[in-house]
Formats: sequence, structure tokens, C-alpha cells
Amino acid sequence: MQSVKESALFRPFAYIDGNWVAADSGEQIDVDNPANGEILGRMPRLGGAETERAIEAAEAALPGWRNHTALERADILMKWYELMLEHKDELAAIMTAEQGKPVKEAAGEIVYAASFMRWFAEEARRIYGDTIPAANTRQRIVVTKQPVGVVGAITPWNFPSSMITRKAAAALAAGCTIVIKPASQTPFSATALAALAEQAGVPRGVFNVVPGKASEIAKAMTDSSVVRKVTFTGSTEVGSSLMANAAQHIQKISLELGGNAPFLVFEDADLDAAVEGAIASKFRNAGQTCVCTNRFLVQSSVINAFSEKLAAAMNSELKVGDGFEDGVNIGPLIDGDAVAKVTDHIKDATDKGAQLLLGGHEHSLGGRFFSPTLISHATPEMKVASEETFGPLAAVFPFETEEEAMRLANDTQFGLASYFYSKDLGRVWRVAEALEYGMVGINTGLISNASAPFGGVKASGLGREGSKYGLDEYLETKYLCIDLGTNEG
Ligand SMILES: NC(=O)c1ccc[n+]([C@@H]2O[C@H](COP(=O)([O-])OP(=O)(O)OC[C@H]3O[C@@H](n4cnc5c(N)ncnc54)[C@H](O)[C@@H]3O)[C@@H](O)[C@H]2O)c1
Ligand SMILES: O=C[C@H](O)CS(=O)(=O)O
Repeated sequence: MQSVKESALFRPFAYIDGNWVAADSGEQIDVDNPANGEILGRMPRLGGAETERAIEAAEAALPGWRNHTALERADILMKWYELMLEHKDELAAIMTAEQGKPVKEAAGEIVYAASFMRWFAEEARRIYGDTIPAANTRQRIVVTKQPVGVVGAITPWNFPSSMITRKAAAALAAGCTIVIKPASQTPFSATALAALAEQAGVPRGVFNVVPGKASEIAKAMTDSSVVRKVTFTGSTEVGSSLMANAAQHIQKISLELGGNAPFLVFEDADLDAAVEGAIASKFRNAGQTCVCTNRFLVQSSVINAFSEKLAAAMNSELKVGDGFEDGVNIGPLIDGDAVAKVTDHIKDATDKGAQLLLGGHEHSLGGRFFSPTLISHATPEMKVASEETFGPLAAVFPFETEEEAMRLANDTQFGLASYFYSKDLGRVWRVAEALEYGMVGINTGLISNASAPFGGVKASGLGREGSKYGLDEYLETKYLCIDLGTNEG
């Protein structure tokens, strides 16, 4: 396999107005491979001035892009979709090299990322309005939908491709133009998407990528009255700050933030199915996923059986290593801080009485590799109960009754994803309605797909991405009141 850096999609440049550019200052970001710490490449480290130029380019491109027909926009998005699939392996290799996830999982993310291109290509042609019966015979009421305009987007490192396409595909389908700041840990996945955008025929200025100084770039976006929408995926802390800054120009905002997913196992659950779902919902991307289970809440009558089965599955199914190695399904964590946080959560829990059933330490491979860990007898006083671990730690908490389970599950500032296993139809409806989360997986641990509204409540964010609802985030509703005058000539 060719080296990642030999790929034509490996672009160590920012992308503004259809041009591949360096930073004005000449500064660069060292991007390393989390599996070995080696420098993969260097990306220009842009700041506010370059971001302002990107916003100007997006503004200049807006009239032309907005005036494309929906079919023309759809065709370009579909071409982009096809190119992503055609180059799936190259894109996956770039992602594994800069983010660390196993290459099969990276390829799966590329397919998922591309699915947003296809989904919103189809949705682009179904942006409907309304006619509403007027209160008098002279008037006609019409409701139309129009693109918000220039969009500023900031995305995280854990899903470096799909978090971009989940925004950009919807924005472009709606007729908007966009300036994207990717995470500094994973900028090459973003510029690879830009290279394919060019090939797909996305006009210059419509899609711009500005890697670099997060605070400066974000400030340029929220200080601009041209930017009419800010969309962010990342931590709740940063999202809250962006929301405050977006207020100065009343920018529309959508936020996909942190999570603390409960995974409930009731006494009537299919335990084998629950363990399968637990592995899927906990260890995807080595636990570095916003919808990863953070707390396993298990009814006491089945907690021993569930814990034993989960420990056996973790032992037999999870292999830690370099994401390019065959059979590996748990790659390295993104950086040293991530290793320290998992270590801290485990120590805090065991100091407060949790029992270590599996793992509990950094992996023998060293570096950023961490052993999948299972602890039991967890309690609400532990950090793992209230903080997002964002690593391969499964913590099992007991509960006695359904009411106690609901109280424990909802006892968090977050409200993104939740999961539960039960075969009792009445319980399924009671629990699904009582959970204070944007998304509920019922007898499944995998819920993410382009056709469904992805998003959370409370400290997990505002708005939805994907589905027909995801398009609304990039549209304004306009009301036309037409007076036909009298019919007396
Ligand atoms: N809800 C979702 O869909 C979703 C998806 C992925 C990640 N996340 C959340 O993101 C977090 C992990 O991702 P992360 O570590 O990249 O988050 P992060 O908030 O540190 O960074 C996210 C993005 O914001 C930028 N950023 C950092 N500080 C900033 C600032 N002061 N102003 C403007 N931008 C700034 C980063 O460079 C990056 O591009 C977790 O909490 C995870 O739950 C949520
Ligand atoms: O980290 C959270 C992302 O949204 C990943 S996914 O959409 O659940 O695949």
C-alpha cells in the first residue's frame, strides 16, 4: 500500500476560494500519528485574517451557489459521494494515520460520511414550502424556504470526516456556503475532502477549510455579520462559549456536544444481545465517541451474569494495537491527556470502592494504547458517573427498580444518547419516554445513521444533524403576503 503521504488526497494546505494556501505567518501545525507519536505531516496554522478572507470568498460564492437549481446542487453532492466511495481506502488510511482508529473502522466512517452527501443530495430536491388559506379573499399567504447564507463550522478530531460532511452536505444542499475549521489533530481528513470537492465540481468559495488557531478562527466567525450560522461539534465547554459569542450578531447556532450515555439492562433483557450491544456502544473508536456508553446500569438480579458475559466478550473480542495491523479493533487514544483522564477515572472509582474486573492500566504496547477496562460496584459518587470518560472504560452500576434506574440514568447534565435492553413492551414505552436524551437505542447499541435526527438536549447541545430535520438548520422560513387587490377593474 502506498504511503499516506504519497496519496494525491494528502494535502498539507488550507483551502480558501478554490486555492491551496499556506498561513500568512508561515506557521505550521505538527500532526502526529497517535500509534507511534511520529510526525505525519505539517498543516498551515491559519489565524483570523485568513479566516476573514475565507468568509469573504464564501460570501462572494453565495449568490452563484444559491442560484444553482436544487438538481444541480444535488448532482454535485452525488458526484462528491461517488468520489468519496471511490477513494475510500485512501481516505481511511489518512484518517487512521492521523486519528488512530483501526483502518476498517476508518473505512466505515468514510462510508458513513459519504452517506450524508447522498442523503442531502436527495433532500436538496425536497425543500418544500406552504400555501396557507388567508383570512380574506384579497390576500394569498405563501411560505418559502431560503438558505441561511454563509456558515462557519468547527469540528472535532474523533470523527474527522463524518463530522464535516454531516454539516457541509446539509449546508450546501440548502444553498449555503461554508468555512470549516477542522481539529488540529486531524486536519488531513478535512483537506482530503476539499480535494474531492474540487473534483466533484463544487465551485470555488463554496467549501473552504481553515486549519489553525481555534480561538482566533472562531472569533473571526462570530465577529462577522456575514456569517449567519455557526455550527459546532465538540466539547460542551467550547460550545457554550461559541453560543455566547454568536449572540453578538444573532447568528443561528447548532451544537453537537458532550455526552454521558447510560446503558440500562433490565432483568427481562436478552443478556447475550445486551453484551453484543455493550461492546458496540462502548468500544467504538476506543471509547472516544460522543454516543459511547459511559455508565452501564444493570438490574441487580442479572448484574453478575451480565458482568461475567461482558468480561468474557471483552477478553475474546477486543484486540489493542496499531490501527493498520490486521485484527486490531482498539487503536490508540488521541493523546496523553486522554490516557491520563481514563487512568484518573479508574483510580478515582477503585479508591471509592469499585472492583476491577479487567484491564485497569495502560497497555503493554505503551504510548497511548490503553487496555479495555471493566469495573463493577460503581456508584454515583465516582467521576465516571458524572464526567465523560472518552476512553475504553466500562463501569457497571447496580439498580433495584425501574424507578431507581430512571433516576440514575437522568442524573446528569448531559442528554445525548441512551440505550436500554428489555423485552417488556410496557417497560419499553415507559423507559423510552422517561429518558431525558435526544436519542434512545432500544435493544441496540448502534444508533447513528444519516436518515435519523442526531443530537441532544440539556448540555449535549442544540439542533439536529442528518435526517430531514438536519436541513432545517441551514434554512430560513420566509412568509409572503400577496394582496391581489379588488376585482373591480
Ligand atoms: N455530539 C456530537 O455529535 C459530538 C461528536 C463528536 C465529539 N463530540 C464531543 O467533543 C468532545 C471531544 O472532541 P474535542 O476534544 O475535539 O472537543 P473540543 O471542544 O476540544 O474541540 C472541538 C473543536 O473545537 C476547537 N476548539 C477548541 N477550543 C476552542 C475554542 N476555545 N474556541 C473555538 N474552537 C475551539 C478544536 O480545535 C476542535 O476543532 C467530547 O466532549 C465529545 O463528546 C460530540
Ligand atoms: O462522536 C460522535 C459522533 O457523532 C460519532 S457517530 O455519529 O455516532 O458515528
